[in-house]
Amino acid sequence: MAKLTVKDVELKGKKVLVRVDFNVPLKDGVITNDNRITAALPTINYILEQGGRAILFSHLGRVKEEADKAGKSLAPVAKALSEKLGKEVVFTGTTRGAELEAAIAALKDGEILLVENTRFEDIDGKKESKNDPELGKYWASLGEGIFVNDAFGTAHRAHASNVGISANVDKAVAGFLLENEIAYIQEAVEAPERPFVAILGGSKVSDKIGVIENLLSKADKVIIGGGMAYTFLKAQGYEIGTSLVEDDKLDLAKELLEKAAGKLILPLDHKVANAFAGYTEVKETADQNIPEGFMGLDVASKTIADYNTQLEGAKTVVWNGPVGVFENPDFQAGTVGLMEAIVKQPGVKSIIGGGDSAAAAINLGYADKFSWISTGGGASMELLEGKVLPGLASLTEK
Ligand SMILES: Nc1ncnc2c1ncn2[C@@H]1O[C@H](COP(=O)(O)OP(=O)(O)O)[C@@H](O)[C@H]1O
Ligand SMILES: O=C(OP(=O)(O)O)[C@H](O)COP(=O)(O)O
Repeated sequence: MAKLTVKDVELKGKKVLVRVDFNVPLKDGVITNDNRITAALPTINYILEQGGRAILFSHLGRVKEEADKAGKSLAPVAKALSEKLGKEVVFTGTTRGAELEAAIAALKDGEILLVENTRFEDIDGKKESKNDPELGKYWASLGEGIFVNDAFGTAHRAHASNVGISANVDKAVAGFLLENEIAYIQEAVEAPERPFVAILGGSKVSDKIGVIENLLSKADKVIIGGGMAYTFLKAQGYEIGTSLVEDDKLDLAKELLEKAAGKLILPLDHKVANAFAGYTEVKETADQNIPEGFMGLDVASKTIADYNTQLEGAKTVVWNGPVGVFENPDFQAGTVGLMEAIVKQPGVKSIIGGGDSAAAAINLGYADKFSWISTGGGASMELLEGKVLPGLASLTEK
């Protein structure tokens, strides 16, 4: 890569600022998949072995108001990281101020500190997510001119904790994870072996619906599943009950369906329930329609059979976003069926990315069956679209 990497800078005795993506899935305060922590270890260990004093930044979830902070502290992540590293991870539970600054000043060579969830700064004016200049400058001032960005999963964002810090240091360099992810995914999608199938599911509908237009021009087929599917089905006139939907994206969905000329593949049936949690009835639908009072939480048997047909002979597959609420065993058959349909294709290059998608692949026993499990979902998709990732663009040229 044409950017400086962590190998290009002198770290010994320096306070080194590091952006990682520790946006891990949590259930009742327990980390349900620690892939994003494990994936950052090579860079962290390298910095510590070189005698650097590592100051780590990460976001966790989305925080708009005070109440959203509940359950989004990085405290459990600090504990998990400490266990993996076999050393103390200093954690003050703050994103700025005297206590944090004193803890940083007390760090010795080879020691590590984790700053609290960077998005706690979003409560008062979205300072992190809008890349407030004061915040990037302040966080940069906590170090000594070196910033290591290893947060591939967040590289499609231009936030204070990546782009903002980069703008205020002497050298902003790539960590090993960022470097490896970009190299692998770029190589796979630059001139992909065909048929090339892109798959988009998950629940970040308004966030990710925009990538579909470019995916249609790159891939031979685009499979839409999970929470992403119902906006398209509603746009086609199907009944979607109480399923996840973005009504203000219906026109865009219609436009995309017209442009797609049959390349967009939607579910043929659904597994539905009468509530997201605490449901009393679960059933499969006979077709695309969802009965009143029910929500689609997975795809069902006709769709899974269709996935096997659609993927036959595929040579490159890039997938972000589970096609059902895989965290609940009642709604994981679609995601498992899709994984099976992909990995059985002879010679297929298969990439699955995203915090939850990677968790699905690993937790459901497919870790060794994909060619590449990426820590980034939106980031992988934007790379595939051919977009410049701000987190990468803001690093120092070699
Ligand atoms: N039909 C659905 N309705 C609601 N949520 C869904 C549905 N299908 C999948 N999901 C949810 O989408 C989430 C993952 O979405 P997203 O964050 O976009 O993926 P990733 O983290 O892999 O990028 C999962 O928590 C999953 O439960
Ligand atoms: O989980 C993430 O993205 P992903 O779900 O697309 O993989 C990243 O941590 C970015 O999080 P964001 O989409 O809240 O900015």
